[in-house]
Amino acid sequence: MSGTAKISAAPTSLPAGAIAASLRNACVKFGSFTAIDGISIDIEEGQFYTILGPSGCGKSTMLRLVSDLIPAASGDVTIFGKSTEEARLAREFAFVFQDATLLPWRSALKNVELPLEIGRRRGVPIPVGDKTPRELLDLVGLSGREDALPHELSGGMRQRVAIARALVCHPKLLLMDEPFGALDEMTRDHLNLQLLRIWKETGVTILFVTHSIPEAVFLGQKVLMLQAHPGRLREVVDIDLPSPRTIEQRDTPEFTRYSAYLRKLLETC
Ligand SMILES: Nc1ncnc2c1ncn2[C@@H]1O[C@H](COP(=O)(O)OP(=O)(O)OP(=O)(O)O)[C@@H](O)[C@H]1O
Repeated sequence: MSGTAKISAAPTSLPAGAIAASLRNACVKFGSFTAIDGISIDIEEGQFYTILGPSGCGKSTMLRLVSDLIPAASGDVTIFGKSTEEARLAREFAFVFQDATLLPWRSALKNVELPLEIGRRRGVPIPVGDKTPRELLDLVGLSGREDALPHELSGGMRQRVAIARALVCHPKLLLMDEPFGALDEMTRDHLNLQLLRIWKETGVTILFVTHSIPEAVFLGQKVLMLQAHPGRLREVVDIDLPSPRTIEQRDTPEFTRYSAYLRKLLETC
């Protein structure tokens, strides 16, 4: 498990176009404070990455950098070979936050349709995909609840609407910042399984921030461990567990070994 670090690894053996996001010595500063200090990594297309690290190490900042919400002070970030701004305008990626941020007066379906409406109003071309908003609600297990208002849905259901909304413009990269952090354990387990199914069905690349080591191991093909003060990429840990993942796998010795390894690593970050 150790020695799998791929920090700054050049994608020599990967076919062209197989890199979803590339960070090259990326730094983020807030005034004189350095939040991220020289992160270099290639995010491979179609993979599920989870991001772990101590509080304040820059996990959210990294996602905000990739999603063009904040600029790099130095270094380079590209998404599918485009600048983050070009990728945002081309709707190459979508963001899911810890809070579902649904419009309370719009039904589940109308919330999912919102990015399409905004795009149409602004004359922005929407990437064409094979799933309609209704089919996306079905994909996240909410068919029959299209007309429900957000307050009529549970927290987990609201997050599923947010995921469907994020997928409506058919992004190739999904950025998720602790999307299930506020949910109870059972709901989180259920949504973890659903998210893995959605990931497989859509082929979307996922970057997923979590505080939970079991969640990071369960979801991730690779875990990015960040360290704090300043925020740096400490190690990339490949998670080589059988697919499809099942809740029962959490009781296996391999799963426990990965969790223990990450816990030890986290203690030194
Ligand atoms: N807008 C901002 N202005 C100033 N400092 C900021 C800003 N946003 C983040 N920071 C600082 O940057 C550092 C990284 O913050 P970030 O939110 O990325 O950490 P995190 O790893 O996601 O934390 P947590 O696990 O607690 O959510 C922190 O020290 C934080 O205080």
